[in-house]
Amino acid sequence: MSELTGKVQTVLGLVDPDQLGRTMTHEHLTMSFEFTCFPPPQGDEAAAENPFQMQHMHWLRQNPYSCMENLKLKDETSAVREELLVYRKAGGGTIVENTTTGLDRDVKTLKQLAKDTGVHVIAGAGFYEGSTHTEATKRMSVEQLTDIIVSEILHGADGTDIRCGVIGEIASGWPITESENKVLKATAHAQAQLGCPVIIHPGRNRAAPAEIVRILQEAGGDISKTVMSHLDRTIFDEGELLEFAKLGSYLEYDLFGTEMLNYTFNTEVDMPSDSQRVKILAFLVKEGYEDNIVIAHDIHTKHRLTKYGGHGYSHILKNIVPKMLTRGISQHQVDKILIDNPKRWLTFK
Ligand SMILES: CC(=O)NCCS(=O)(=O)O
Repeated sequence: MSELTGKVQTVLGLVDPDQLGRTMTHEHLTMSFEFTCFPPPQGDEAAAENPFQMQHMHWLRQNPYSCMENLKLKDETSAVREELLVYRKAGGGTIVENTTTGLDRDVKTLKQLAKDTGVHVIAGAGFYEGSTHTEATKRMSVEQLTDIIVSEILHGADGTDIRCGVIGEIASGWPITESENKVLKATAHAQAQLGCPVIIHPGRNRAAPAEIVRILQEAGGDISKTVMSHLDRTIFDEGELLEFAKLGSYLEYDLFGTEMLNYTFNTEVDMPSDSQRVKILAFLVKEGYEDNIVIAHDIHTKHRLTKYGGHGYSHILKNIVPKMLTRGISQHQVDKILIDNPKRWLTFK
């Protein structure tokens, strides 16, 4: 038993789990994704230079990672503040902010946003994908990495006293690098010490989620308190999805609002539409996994903010929930997905 047991840790302190309400389990409110910038398709250089004019918005939705300006969500704090007020009005209570070391985490801004808007914000501890690990991080032992993660939860992140309430998103590519493997083991060790929630960003390969579960489990992690993110771009075959679901993690569909033909990170992938995502949720519910599903938008670029004609943080509450209700998912099951499952996951053991 610790002071964390039975509580959820937000950037403003510990709260009773019943206070969370509807929760998006995978969002970003401030971050930088500049290191992922891809060159624009040949001949499209001009569109990438004038991204936020109306005539370029369709191009931007199709090529979000080919415009440097679009990758600086950290410059949009005022717009994000407005969006959070709308989210609250739409019935939203909590946002899990998944920005970890490597994505320019800014816990002071998270705290201010939580104060200004009344939305509970939960910050993420740990490290993003290996390509963002510094040389110093790569040299660290599993024990040193564990100490950092534990300290971000018990004492505060990035030299502040603002504490994280979840480990993740812990990201790896494919294949998993040595440094990413150490971070995953450290995640499991920290989780075993603290009884805390973990959230994982798997590499863009259908074998990645199960391989990560194996690494975490062998290192003593608690899979029943772990969310596997981004399943919408990772596992497509229903049989494979059910095999993965049996491993017992939370199953996260978190790219709601993202519709694009060419997914730059893996051009083999056909990114599903929102209707297809709802269909997969209904399938998982029918198969008995209503206690394991969590959902979100994973907003991480500017063009998805309503300021720029995007869907914003309230899209699920305003548009996806009504669609779920017409596709065989009951209000009780929606409440499990948006309230009960996140609450159970986020509560410290
Ligand atoms: C912030 C982040 O990791 N975004 C990438 C999401 S995706 O599912 O790998 O496209």
